[in-house]
Amino acid sequence: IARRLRASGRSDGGGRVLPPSPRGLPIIGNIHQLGRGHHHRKLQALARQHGDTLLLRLGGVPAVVVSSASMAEEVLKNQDHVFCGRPQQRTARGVLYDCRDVGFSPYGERWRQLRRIAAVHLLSVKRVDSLRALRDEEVASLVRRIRRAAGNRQPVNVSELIVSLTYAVVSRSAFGNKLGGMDPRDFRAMMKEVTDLLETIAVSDMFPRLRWVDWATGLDARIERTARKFDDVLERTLQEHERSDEGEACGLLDDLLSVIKEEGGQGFQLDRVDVKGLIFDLFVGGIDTISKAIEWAMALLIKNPREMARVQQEVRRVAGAQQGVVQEEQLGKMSRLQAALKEAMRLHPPVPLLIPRETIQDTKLHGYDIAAGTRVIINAWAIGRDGRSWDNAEEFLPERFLHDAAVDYSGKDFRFIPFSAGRRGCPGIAFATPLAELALASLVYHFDWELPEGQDVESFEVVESSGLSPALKSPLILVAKPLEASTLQVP
Ligand code: HEM
Repeated sequence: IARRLRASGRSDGGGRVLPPSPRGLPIIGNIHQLGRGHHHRKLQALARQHGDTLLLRLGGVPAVVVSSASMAEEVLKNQDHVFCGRPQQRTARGVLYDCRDVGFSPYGERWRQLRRIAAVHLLSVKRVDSLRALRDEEVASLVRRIRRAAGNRQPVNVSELIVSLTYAVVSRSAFGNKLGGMDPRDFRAMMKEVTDLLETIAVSDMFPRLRWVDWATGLDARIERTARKFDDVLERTLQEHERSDEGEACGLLDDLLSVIKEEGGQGFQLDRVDVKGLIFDLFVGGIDTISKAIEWAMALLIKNPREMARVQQEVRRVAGAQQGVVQEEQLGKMSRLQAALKEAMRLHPPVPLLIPRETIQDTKLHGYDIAAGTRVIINAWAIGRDGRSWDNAEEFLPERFLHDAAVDYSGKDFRFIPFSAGRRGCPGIAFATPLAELALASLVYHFDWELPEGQDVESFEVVESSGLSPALKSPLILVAKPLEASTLQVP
């Protein structure tokens, strides 16, 4: 084994065996091999050349890239206790209160307590169930908006409507209807600014000694501006909720405010900054991810009319014509719909490289030495398309999840990890999946869908935008043909 490792990997001169690396350039290392976007594709190509565990040098920072289900299992399960740190990236520190939220917090007792509070007060099944009426209302409003636009057979921007839906559900879940006096459109624009910023890799993340470059390029000023704006709004909203009577409590924020009062005796005092960080995670974690999952699923169904017909038939049969709406408790009987959503997330995980981790101590991975403080990138996108795990891996075949219904979102099967796994795996699954399934089911229940005039299925391209978490390259513009519930053909 040692001979094989020495042949494939490299020694660092100190007797340690390092994973194979593509040849880098002086100073910048492998940065130029990643380019500006589609890192998941470029890392997949590098893994095919150099192996499922490879070492990159991003400026002065070592990064291990993992690209197979078995290596993901090693990192996210067998050695989860070692691979559970988060790199403290410049933009996250700047806008997320020095990483005092759950998602970007370093591993440790504070993170554990915050995560417990998020699990109990924000994201538990009981909590998510209590938001059911809100989801129903917002999905009904989506359907009404499409009906209105479709009245004169005008194309509708489905992508835009889906983002509006997830935004409305997340913000009403968090704040009820009290948003610090801010116009919801301005709030959404501000959130977009924040998420764009979080996708920006600062020069100092790769060259820690070059902090001044972030200042010189204006990044520091941009971070400060955005952080101040966001904090002003959250602070105003917080004060508005604090002034409300208890009887008026109506959102997750009110729940967290009551935790501030209650938890003091249990050794962890939640404060205002923690509450803002938790609310922040709900917005950053919830809006873009759920929207992308619905949008990709819808686009892939349009591209595959036979699959669309099967899903539509199932949804219309299960929901029936009587109620005229899809009900959440019927989703469990819509296995084709659920399979289509999973298949969309296999091909297009909303966070293709998950959120970077960092090793908190020295370890060995597949026989290679990995030092503490190494950044860890898990290519969930490449793992979901790995021909060693999936037949016809590049094709949209929801049926595969019907045959293998045990493969779910929980991260037990490492071939399919859109929500990641392990102690830092996504705690928002129970929040995300009922909304994504209900929205998709309602879109295909109430409407037949066509491409706008001049486009056909062959020329319709399901292509990724650039960026670290790509959406569809062009928004999904479709013509909706409303079906009245009374005329639904229920076979
Ligand atoms: C389709 C929807 C979603 C997808 C695909 C998704 C995916 C992910 C992924 C890949 C991670 C990184 C996990 C890791 O490092 O191992 C993550 C973390 C996280 N997600 Fe989600 N997520 C979704 C929805 C949500 C929602 C709705 C929320 C909150 C309401 C949320 C809150 C979080 C938080 C707080 C973390 C950080 C966990 C930690 O570091 O302990 N996510 N998510």
